[in-house]
Parts: sequence; structure tokens; C-alpha cells
Amino acid sequence: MSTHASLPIGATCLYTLEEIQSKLVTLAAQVNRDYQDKNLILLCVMNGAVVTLGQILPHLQIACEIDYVHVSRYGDALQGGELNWLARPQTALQGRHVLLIEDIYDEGYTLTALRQFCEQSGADSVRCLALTNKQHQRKQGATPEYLGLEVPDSYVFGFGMDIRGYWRNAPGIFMIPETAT
Ligand SMILES: O=P(O)(O)OC[C@H]1O[C@H](OP(=O)(O)OP(=O)(O)O)[C@H](O)[C@@H]1O
Ligand code: HPA
Repeated sequence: MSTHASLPIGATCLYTLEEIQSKLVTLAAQVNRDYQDKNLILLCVMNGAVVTLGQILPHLQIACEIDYVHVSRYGDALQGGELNWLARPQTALQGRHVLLIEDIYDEGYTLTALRQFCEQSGADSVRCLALTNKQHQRKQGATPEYLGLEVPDSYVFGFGMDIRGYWRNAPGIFMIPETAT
């Protein structure tokens, strides 16, 4: 573990950019294998997944479309609340194979609602790729089919994830130990 000079005081690096890239390459290989003959659409769950989507895309070697859905249940807070729907996908999901792209699988409320939305929209299949999995026992709903890196039960940020609205640009995945829940 290392610290980063210009990040919030006490921030500790959990994963470097190189470690994240390496995991994304592995996840992309699984997606390439599983969706070879499928009409795939990737749905980026804004805002947090924007970096994950952007960084995994060049590693996908299959025809696919992208779109996004914007929901939020944390806002600038460190604890989740009600899910706010800010934008729905513009692409018709009827008959499509949908892969939701998430930055973090935390308590699972967001993912459960998104799966339900896609299924009700007539998708042929709905799966999720989440870059990180927060380790705790407060999960609900189905686990992402493609899971990347394990993170501890603290508020994490960087690589698209915010802390109080900032530092989505942090070059890696970081935590501040005092934010442990
Ligand atoms: O598993 P859950 O407990 O439901 O939390 C996971 C969700 O929380 C985050 O979004 P957030 O509401 O923070 O919005 P953001 O992506 O714009 O930061 C993250 O991007 C996931 O979508
Ligand atoms: O730990 C987290 N960090 C950033 N966004 C999040 N959304 C849910 N949990 C988190």
C-alpha cells in the first residue's frame, strides 16, 4: 500500500492503474468469449462507471453498442439512500443482450433496480460487470456475473468513483481508513 501526495489526507492506494488495467483485460477476455455471437449492448451506469467503460472498451473484440443509464443513490454522501433516476437509455432494449457496466457492487440496491428495469424493457439477457466488490454481508439481489477487484468495507474512490463528489479522476482505487462503516 502507498500514499499519493495530492489526494485527500490519509488516502491509501488499494489498486494502482496497472493492477486495474490488468484486471480489465481479464474481464474483457471473459466478455469476448461469452458474447461472441450475441447482439451485445453495454449500458454504462453513470457517473461512476464512465472510466471502467472507457478503459474496457478497447479490449473488447466483438461488435457491440454502448448506451448509458444515470441513477444515483449516494449523491455526495458516503451512505446510500433512495435511488434517483436521472436518465434512461435511449436504445430500445427489447431482444437485446444487456451488460450493465458498474464501478462498484456495494449493497446491491442499484444493480437490482437496473436489472429489473432492463428485464421489464424486454431484454433477452441482463448481466453485470462490476470493477469492484465491497466486502461485507449487507448485500441484496444477484451478484454481478463479472466481478473484478475486492475492496474492504470502507468508502473507496478513484477510477471513476467519487468521494463527496470529487476525485473520480484519482489514478487508482483509494480508501480513507476513517470512512470504514
Ligand atoms: O450497490 P449499491 O449500494 O446500490 O451502490 C452501488 C452504486 O453506487 C454508486 O453510484 P452513486 O449512487 O454513488 O452514483 P455515482 O455513480 O454518480 O457516483 C455506484 O456507481 C453504483 O452504481
Ligand atoms: O465506496 C464507494 N465509493 C464510491 N461510490 C460508491 N457507491 C457505493 N459505494 C461506494
